Amino acid sequence: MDAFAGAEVPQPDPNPAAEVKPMVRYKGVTKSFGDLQVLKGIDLEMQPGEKVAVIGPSGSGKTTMGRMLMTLEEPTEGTIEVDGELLWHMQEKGRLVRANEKHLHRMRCSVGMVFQHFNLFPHMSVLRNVTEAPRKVLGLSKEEAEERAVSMLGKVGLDDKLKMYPANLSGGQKQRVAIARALVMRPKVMVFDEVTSALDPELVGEVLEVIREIAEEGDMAMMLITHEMDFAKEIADRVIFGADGLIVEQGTPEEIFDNPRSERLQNFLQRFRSN
Ligand SMILES: Nc1ncnc2c1ncn2[C@@H]1O[C@H](COP(=O)(O)OP(=O)(O)OP(=O)(O)O)[C@@H](O)[C@H]1O
Repeated sequence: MDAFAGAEVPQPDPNPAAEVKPMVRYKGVTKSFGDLQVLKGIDLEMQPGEKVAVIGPSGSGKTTMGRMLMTLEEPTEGTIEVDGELLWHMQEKGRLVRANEKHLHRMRCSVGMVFQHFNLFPHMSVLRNVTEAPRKVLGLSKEEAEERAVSMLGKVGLDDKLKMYPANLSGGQKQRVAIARALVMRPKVMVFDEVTSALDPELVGEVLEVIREIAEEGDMAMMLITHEMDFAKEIADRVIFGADGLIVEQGTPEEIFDNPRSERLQNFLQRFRSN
């Protein structure tokens, strides 16, 4: 049963102008898979344009957080908002109820996600991989979709590979197609989930460079789930350290990497540096 059916609708802020509206807001979010409680009450806000890196031990629920934002996993409790709109819930007759498919579908378009494994369509050319969603989901014409796609593929340095198929691309090139495919939908928020983990070391740099350029453009909120600590330090405005289903510590990259306060984070960074 939906834990939210019948819950009170949160009251609007009496003075909304006083508050900058966050682009993303997790409120009291928990997630269980059977008996395993992976997230135990996450409260997190991301401001418009903010770059947030999420670090933490394997199995601490980082991917699950991103997948919930992408509407791929449903929170067990709590709410998530994107740009002021509830993601997994909607209001019906003054009550919060689980969102219907139409609402989820609309909200899904505001979030883009790039995964560790590229998940490209193997039977489609690079161009078709990138035009498919704008055509099918946004209903753009072939010409409009191709115009957007070619521009995005140019941005990730692949405008000379439009007619190629994924099997003939390197891992770094495949991942750049996956990034273009997410960006072409013009999401409000992007989630990058361990996007370099499956790459040969010599291909990591080209993908990080593309993400760096997107980050420098500034206007899109980005969640970077990563084990690339140097990259997190360079790109992120804020770093979140999660462990055992909770946000244990958060702060600027300098605070987190140079002056970790909690013993959990100190141990995590020490283990990381000695590997
Ligand atoms: N669909 C699922 N069904 C059951 N258990 C799941 C499911 N998805 C994730 N889990 C479990 O939830 C826990 C958290 O997984 P998650 O992938 O979110 O962690 P993570 O911090 O991203 O780990 P890593 O750094 O290794 O990618 C793990 O124990 C995982 O096995």
